[in-house]
Amino acid sequence: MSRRIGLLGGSFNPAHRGHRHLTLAAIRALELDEMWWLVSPGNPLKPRRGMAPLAARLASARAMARRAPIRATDIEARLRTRYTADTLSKLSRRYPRTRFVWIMGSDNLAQFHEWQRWRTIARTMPIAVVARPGYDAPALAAPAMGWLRRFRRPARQARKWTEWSVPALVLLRFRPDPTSATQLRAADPAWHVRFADPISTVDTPAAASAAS
Ligand SMILES: Nc1ncnc2c1ncn2[C@@H]1O[C@H](COP(=O)(O)OP(=O)(O)OP(=O)(O)O)[C@@H](O)[C@H]1O
Ligand SMILES: O=C(O)c1ccc[n+]([C@@H]2O[C@H](COP(=O)([O-])O)[C@@H](O)[C@H]2O)c1
Repeated sequence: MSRRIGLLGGSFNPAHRGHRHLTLAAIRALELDEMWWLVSPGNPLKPRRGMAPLAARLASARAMARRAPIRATDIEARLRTRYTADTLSKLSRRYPRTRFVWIMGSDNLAQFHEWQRWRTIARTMPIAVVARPGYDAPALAAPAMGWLRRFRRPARQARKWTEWSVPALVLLRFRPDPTSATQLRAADPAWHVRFADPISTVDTPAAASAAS
């Protein structure tokens, strides 16, 4: 049987318990084998200023993912992709026997029409949007919903996502978690210093050989 993997792309600047909560709930609702956290080399729509180094963000994601079926990875840096459409196309080709579903919070749905080739993303794999406090109304009114709405599937059928033809969109609502990385950075702007050891945090082959 094919593996069922959820993909949660993010800046993880830093990773927080909101990511973990939504992931564990989505794993249950979508009957996933695993969730992969794609720690972005740099969100094309976010300024570089204030973005901690990838190694620190990846290390924070690995720490937050501990003892859960979550794989935090810098695969986008290794694939040399930054736009989600490119990442999903490369992953689908690299893992032809794996079924993927793209996961994002409702704040991202509100901006989705600004993403490069966003309709292509929706044609590549099903999309599950997780409700996020404060963003649900803007997300439902999002420009991308004008097109995506017709492909909406009921949440009670979420576990059947591998049977859906794409595009397919499901809106999931779990126990709301108001945690955000913005709020955590405001409380602790130097958070990344705790994750600054490059030997223990980066495990790309190049970094591993440089460290040995
Ligand atoms: N509390 C949450 N509830 C639902 N979805 C969330 C939550 N926190 C993050 N997400 C989703 O997880 C993914 C990665 O989020 P990201 O790493 O940007 O964290 P963030 O808290 O949104 O960061 P920032 O405040 O810096 O924008 C996005 O799809 C985002 O919508
Ligand atoms: O491909 C795009 O044009 C695009 C534009 C904005 C965001 N994304 C992706 O959206 C995911 C969530 O990003 P973020 O910064 O909100 O955590 C992450 O995987 C980004 O690479 C992708």
